[in-house]
Amino acid sequence: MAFYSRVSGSVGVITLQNPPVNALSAAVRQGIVDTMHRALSEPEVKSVVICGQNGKFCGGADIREFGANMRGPPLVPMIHLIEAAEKPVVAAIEGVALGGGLELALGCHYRIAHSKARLGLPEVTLGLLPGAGGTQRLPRLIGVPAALELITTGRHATAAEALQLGIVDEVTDHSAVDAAVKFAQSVAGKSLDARRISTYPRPRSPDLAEIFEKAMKEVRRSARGAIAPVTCVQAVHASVTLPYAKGMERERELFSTLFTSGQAHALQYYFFAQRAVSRWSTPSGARWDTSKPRPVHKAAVIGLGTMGRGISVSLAQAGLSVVAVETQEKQLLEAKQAVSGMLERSAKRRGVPLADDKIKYNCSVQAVADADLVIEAVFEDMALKKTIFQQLSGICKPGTLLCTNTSGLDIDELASQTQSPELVVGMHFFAPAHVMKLLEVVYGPRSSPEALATAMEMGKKMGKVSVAVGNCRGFVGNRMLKPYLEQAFFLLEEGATPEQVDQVLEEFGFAMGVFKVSDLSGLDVGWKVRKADGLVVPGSTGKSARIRGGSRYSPLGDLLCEQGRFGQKTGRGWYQYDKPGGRVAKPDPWLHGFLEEYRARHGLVARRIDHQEMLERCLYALINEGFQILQDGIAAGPEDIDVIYVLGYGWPRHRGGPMFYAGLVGLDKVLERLEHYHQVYPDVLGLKPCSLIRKLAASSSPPIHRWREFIQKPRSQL
Ligand SMILES: CCCCCCCC/C=C\C=C\CC(=O)SCCNC(=O)CCNC(=O)[C@H](O)C(C)(C)COP(=O)(O)OP(=O)(O)OC[C@H]1O[C@@H](n2cnc3c(N)ncnc32)[C@H](O)[C@@H]1OP(=O)(O)O
Repeated sequence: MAFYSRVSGSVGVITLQNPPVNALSAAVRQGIVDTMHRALSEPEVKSVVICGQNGKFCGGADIREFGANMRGPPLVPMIHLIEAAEKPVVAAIEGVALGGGLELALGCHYRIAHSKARLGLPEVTLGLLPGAGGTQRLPRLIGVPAALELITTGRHATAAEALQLGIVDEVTDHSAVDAAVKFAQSVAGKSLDARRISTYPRPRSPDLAEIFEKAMKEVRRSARGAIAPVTCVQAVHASVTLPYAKGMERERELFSTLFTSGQAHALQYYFFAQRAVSRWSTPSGARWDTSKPRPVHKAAVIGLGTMGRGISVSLAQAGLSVVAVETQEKQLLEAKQAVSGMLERSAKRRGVPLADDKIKYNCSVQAVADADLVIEAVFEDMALKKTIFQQLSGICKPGTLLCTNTSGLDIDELASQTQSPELVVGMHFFAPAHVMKLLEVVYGPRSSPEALATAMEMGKKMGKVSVAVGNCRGFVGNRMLKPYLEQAFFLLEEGATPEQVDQVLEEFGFAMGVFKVSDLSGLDVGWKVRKADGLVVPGSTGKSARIRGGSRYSPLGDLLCEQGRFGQKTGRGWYQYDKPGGRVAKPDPWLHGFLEEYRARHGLVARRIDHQEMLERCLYALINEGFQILQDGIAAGPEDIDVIYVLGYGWPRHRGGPMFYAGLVGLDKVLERLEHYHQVYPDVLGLKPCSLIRKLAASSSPPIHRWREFIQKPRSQL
């Protein structure tokens, strides 16, 4: 709703009330219309201020209403009512003015912002465009290039930038509402002719055609198949080619197309999923709202390789004192230099103070004795990690949380090395750890709810999106990667090239295809794990070379590693690079010859594999594992898996995540294709549909928010 009051006798103040962000729900829109009419009809009122309750102007349209039948007064006529008013209307922007919230402010005659406010049109991130005049008013106000940039990226501008761009008229360090009331009094009775943005002339400039061409090229390049950024450019284009009213018609037409699109549904689902994962729960009933995190002031990192360095940077930037340990003096010095550089670059980029003095470097593990939380980040070697956990258990003060950055080893095995297994959890960061937003927080069967809550809270402090997952090989992300990678290898065996598979995945929207990613992260990483698991059998021939544990196995990755082809770092992998460390992947004729020779050796006849088969086999195998993970209780819900895949594995956000995508394709269709492929490849376990997808498909494929009802409560984990 909206609350009306009169201040200083002559200023009508309309306060939006819809916690937590004063989104423009039907009741709020109705409230604005009613109170505007009241303010306009009261003769004593000479000017009007619109503000939001609790220091937040408005977070935009109420996204939760998008799925339902839209009721209440529409936004566009509501904003026109404000703009057409004969009394000056001033927006007092505190906190945020986003989306429909900024469009409402653009309909006001003046805008005063608090210095800490953020303004933007983030609709593109929800698969939409600013549909309440934003694409027509903003370019008229600040010009096409700046409007295009804000609208196509959806980024939030600071109040200072908004002032510089001309979006707001004044910025204050004090109460924006008080400043707006004062301002409203000062402009009462003045002509509003020059203040209605919709009456401004169309933006003109000789280089407009070039600007639009460049913008379109750029969004097509970076959108990875998302349609909203492209449509945003088209809508802004209407502001320069059409008069305002016609431009509004075009905006509405384009908005309607996006509004009903699968991409908009996916992005809006993802918006809520990313927030939902903080409300974690475990199969044994531990929950976010009943588990209290411990205070952490001092943290320690053990092992200063690539991951340890990134983790140290993240902790220091979160304001913690950090002890960074590397036992070899030379490596410690190298790490110190590298971390200082990372902190400096990051401080410059983010405009925050340098956090270099937060980190103390040490060669001895004893230095972590008084830390509240220790993160072990050494090589992925169980024996080494076990030794470290034994040491830590003896060194650390009672109550210290012991965390491991393992990407898939057994948390419980590590916990069993300590005197307090309840204090052991996994904190699986993604490289580069100071940049990537995702953190998998892994609870073992003995981790306490308090330990889990503390690690989740730490992730939040570091600016990460933390997702709580259960303990199993590979946790959620890497466990699902296995059947996906496996299919990619099998496709090569059957006739595809790495370029063809990657192209299909990149056209789907992945930032990089599976083979390019593999070259980037290093083929030796998986090789080491497979060797430790006893899967690598050098020199094996005949049928047994491609079978492990009764299931189909491809030794292709092992064979490349045996040739010293570890990917980018060695200049050769699934692709070739200019030099070791090179970044530009080029098809490698050697690899093609190697594949031909491999197929001939194993009696495999290459066939032409179409795009659909490549995509379905890779994605559906991954999705099937996702359902198995839900069934096993390793992830609490599909949202957890989707957030992990979007933030950690380059899954295109506009496709919602693998589980959402499965729902969009249709669970019966995914099931039917899995059954088909499993019939063709009965020796591939990853293609055997798991019972949860069968159950859901048999229950008329309920919507994703109801899937949890179909998951049987697995054994207790905490
Ligand atoms: C064919 C049909 C034609 C119909 C014509 C209609 C014409 C429509 C015209 C215009 C349409 C305009 C579109 C929009 O305005 S879309 C909304 C644009 N706004 C946003 O994208 C802002 C989204 N919110 C945020 O970025 C953040 O929440 C922020 C406001 C910055 C606050 O951040 P923070 O303090 O970190 O808090 P949270 O993000 O955790 O949010 C707190 C809870 O509030 C919920 N929330 C936030 N924004 C909205 C919203 N706009 N609508 C509904 N709910 C919102 C959020 O989900 C959190 O709740 P929960 O944890 O339960 O999920």
